[in-house]
Amino acid sequence: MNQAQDLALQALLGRYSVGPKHLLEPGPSPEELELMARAALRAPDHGELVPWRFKVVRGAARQRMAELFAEAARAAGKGEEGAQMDAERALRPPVSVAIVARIDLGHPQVPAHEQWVALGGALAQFMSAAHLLGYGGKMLSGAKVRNPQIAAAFCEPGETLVGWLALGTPAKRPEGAQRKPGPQEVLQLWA
Ligand SMILES: Cc1cc2nc3c(=O)[nH]c(=O)nc-3n(C[C@H](O)[C@H](O)[C@H](O)COP(=O)(O)O)c2cc1C
Repeated sequence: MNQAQDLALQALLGRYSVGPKHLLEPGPSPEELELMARAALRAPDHGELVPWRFKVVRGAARQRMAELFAEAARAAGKGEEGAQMDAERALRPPVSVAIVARIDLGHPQVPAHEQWVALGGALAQFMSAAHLLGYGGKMLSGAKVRNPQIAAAFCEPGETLVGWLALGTPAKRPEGAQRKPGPQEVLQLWA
């Protein structure tokens, strides 16, 4: 392995999710988001269906998303304190990216599960590119993805709102609890 390969690999192995309370300004710029989208488009994707859209929420749009989150919290029976906490979830990250799936259930060659895999791959590539650019992020969902007003605000008919990727400059070194299995456990020799 040459030095450039080693550096790239070590950087990739150091990606951990960074929650919104540890994300500061600035978030990725429009040019950086475009680079991240290019990385997402390099994910494997049977039939090149690109069964996803990523919708960037930045600037004043965060306030509109906060209002939607607060309304959804009230509709779910949360009190005013709960509504304000949910609104905060929209306002805290410098940039949020809504992840929208557009799965073609009737596709003759590419079953739905392969399209979901393509979306997951795209999301991972997008997040890895953010990490390599020096940003932290965490994918979040929750019951509000199923709130009809929120879903309609992000999705066309037939699409599914997966959640939001919170993005910003990490206030702490990205690191995570070692809860996942080691490589020997997931990489098995088949005979
Ligand atoms: C589609 C999706 C939705 C998720 N939703 C949540 C969530 O609502 N709350 C949460 O704490 N983690 C959620 N996670 C998990 C975190 O984003 C993160 O991957 C997990 O905490 C593991 O951390 P790591 O990425 O550092 O390994 C979600 C992950 C995915 C892929």
